[in-house]
Amino acid sequence: MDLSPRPISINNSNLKLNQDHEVDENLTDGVSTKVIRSNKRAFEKVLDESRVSSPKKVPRIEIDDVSDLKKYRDICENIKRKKKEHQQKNELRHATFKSERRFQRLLKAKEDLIGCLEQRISELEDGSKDSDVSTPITKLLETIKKLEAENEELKVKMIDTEFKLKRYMKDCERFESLYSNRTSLGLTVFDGNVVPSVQGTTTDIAKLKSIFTLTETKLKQLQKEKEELHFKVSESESNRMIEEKRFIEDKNCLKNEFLDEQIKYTEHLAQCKPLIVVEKKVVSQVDEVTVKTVQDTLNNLTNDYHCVKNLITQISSTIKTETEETTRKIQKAISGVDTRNKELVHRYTNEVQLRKLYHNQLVELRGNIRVYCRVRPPIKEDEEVDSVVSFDTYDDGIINITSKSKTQQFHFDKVFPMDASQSQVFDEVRSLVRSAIDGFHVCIFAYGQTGSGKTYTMEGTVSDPGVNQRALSYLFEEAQNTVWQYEIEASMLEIYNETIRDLLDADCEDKNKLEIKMKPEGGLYVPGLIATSVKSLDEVNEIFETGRRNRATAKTMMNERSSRSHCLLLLSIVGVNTITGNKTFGRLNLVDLAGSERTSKTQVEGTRLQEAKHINKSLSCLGDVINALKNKHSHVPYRNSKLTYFLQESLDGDSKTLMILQISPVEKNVSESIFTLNFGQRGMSAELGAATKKMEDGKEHFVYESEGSSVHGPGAHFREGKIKSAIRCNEGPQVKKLLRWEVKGTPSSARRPNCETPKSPGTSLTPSNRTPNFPKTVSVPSKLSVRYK
Ligand SMILES: Nc1ncnc2c1ncn2[C@@H]1O[C@H](COP(=O)(O)OP(=O)(O)OP(=O)(O)O)[C@@H](O)[C@H]1O
Repeated sequence: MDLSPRPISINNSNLKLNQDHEVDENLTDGVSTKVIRSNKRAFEKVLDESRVSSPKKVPRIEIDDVSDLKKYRDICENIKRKKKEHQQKNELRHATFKSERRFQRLLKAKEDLIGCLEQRISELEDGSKDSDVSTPITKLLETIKKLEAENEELKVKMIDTEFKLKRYMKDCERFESLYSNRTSLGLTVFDGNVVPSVQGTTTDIAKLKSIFTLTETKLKQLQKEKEELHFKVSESESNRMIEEKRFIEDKNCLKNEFLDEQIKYTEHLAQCKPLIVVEKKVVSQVDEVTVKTVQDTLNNLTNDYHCVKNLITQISSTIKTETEETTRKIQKAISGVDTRNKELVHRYTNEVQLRKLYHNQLVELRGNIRVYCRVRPPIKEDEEVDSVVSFDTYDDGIINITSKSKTQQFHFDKVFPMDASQSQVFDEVRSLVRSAIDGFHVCIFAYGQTGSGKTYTMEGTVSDPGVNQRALSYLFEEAQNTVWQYEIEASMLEIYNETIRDLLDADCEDKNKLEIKMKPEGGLYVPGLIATSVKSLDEVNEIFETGRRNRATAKTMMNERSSRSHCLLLLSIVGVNTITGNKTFGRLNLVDLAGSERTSKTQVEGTRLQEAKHINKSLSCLGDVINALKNKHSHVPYRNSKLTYFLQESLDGDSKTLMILQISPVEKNVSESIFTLNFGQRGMSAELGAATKKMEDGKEHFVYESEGSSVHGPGAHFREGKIKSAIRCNEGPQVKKLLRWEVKGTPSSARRPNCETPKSPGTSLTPSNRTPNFPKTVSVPSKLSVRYK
């Protein structure tokens, strides 16, 4: 059984080493008592175990505190040292042995070499003494010398080694004796300390050694880092020193420069000072003079300023007075001119009115066609807004139209500017409607280019009706008269592509069968045309609605809803005087002609082109009729178209005829507008003869010629059978109205030699003139209507 104590484990973490890789004694105080106690316990356990096996050999060792541990550690150190020394002794022994062997080898080599040399020398001495061999011999001798020197060195070394060897041998012997003592006890007492056996401590030593090695390595690293840091610190320190040195140098340099500059400045100042004193003196002297001069100038200027200011005040007051005076004079002059102007305008207006009255009288006497002109405002189809027409401020019968920088002036009975309202237009038409009530034949037709506003003027819109509806409203208003009772019948037809269509007839198939016929006793009529008796405005509106629905219209380039036919609203007004029994037979024909159009401009084709051709042809026939009337031709070509044939009665002199010219205000339609205006101008100069009033009293048949529509009134302007002539004054002393009468039965048309028909006496399409074979009224199921048969 092995009685040697077992190794004692010591917690490595509690062992502290100083920089010299030795156990720091001071630090052992840091070892915890717990570790000491555990170490002690382990040590005691080993000793107890040894005692159990051989109780007499094992001495008792007490480790009670840190000092015991220190002792133990010292013992370990000693053992470690001795072991190292033992190892060194062995190494030395080994090295000595190796040196000895080498020495032996060298000795042998030397002896061999010497033998070889001696052999060679003898050979040389025996053989030829050739000079060639002297060099190798010399070399050999040198080598020998070297070898001898080496030999000497080796001898010295050998002696040294032998000496060392002897010393080591002695040490070895001593160690061996010590070692043998230790092994016999199981512990070694070394230098008075008890040391556990070498075998037990070897492991500890190895561990300690590895710790030392690690620590050493770490320390080396730390040392290295420290050195590096030292180096860096020293480097930066040296840099800093260099910089500081440089800075101090710069600072000194600048300081020197500054001092130099200061010296220079002081010197310069010293030089300038007397000069400045002199300058100051001069300036103070000059200043005094200048200030005085400036002061004087300023005073002068102030005086001048005051003078000028006074002058200006005087001048401005003078100017003000003068201006006031002049303004007063100008105002006086202007007011004088204004008064004169007003007077002139007044006179001129009176003259214009007078001229108009005379013109009206003349128109009445001559039976001229009255011509109004209305300019519609620009519409979206015009694609432009600039107007080429202008008006006269004081004369409402003048219109100017400019084409290609040339302005033409036209005179008409009345010109309506673009902003004229429907009611303003009707105000000028009212007198003619009145004439129709009084028993005259009246025809109003609108003429003009397509899209120029004919339908707008005649029909108008629902919210703003035109001449047609306003005329009928007016008729109904007048029909309220207590003395006269009126019966009104209405027919509506259109001339479409030279065919007559009844617009009040719902049966479309019959439309083409209508024809204009001449009565044997004279006068025209349309057999089969529905005549509806109207008693209220609602019935009239119904008629208009039916007519509008049945009328042919279409969209063209010029008009969103272009009339493709001539539309005629025929009204017969029979008035009966409830006191005298006298009867009047008036007629009112309201015609909305289709518009003339340039097919190249409207770009119509197919049906629209056919319509346009018929429209243009019939309008051209109307132009021919107007020309013939104007030029008093013996033949007037009424029968060339249905339109002129139908309008014959209105144009042959027994009617009051009003032509409303419609024009567009824009440049692109200027040629058509001028054409329309020229047409109207020709129409104005056509003399038709005075219109006659159609009335009967049962005994005598009087026909009166009107003297200006404005003076009409029921029963106010005829004297039954007795009046030959009379002059009445109306609208001022200058205006004298002429009354004329004709004997019973004298046909108005008989006065006109240039009429185509009628040949026999009689009047036109009026109920009063109906002969026994003339159509009678028949009841129409839906309405109170008549159909001429
Ligand atoms: N005085 C006016 N004020 C406002 N709009 C107007 C006036 N006159 C005409 N117009 C407008 O101009 C357009 C063309 O007018 P309208 O249909 O009456 O022309 P027209 O001469 O009857 O044309 P067409 O011969 O092709 O039937 C319509 O849209 C109508 O409302």
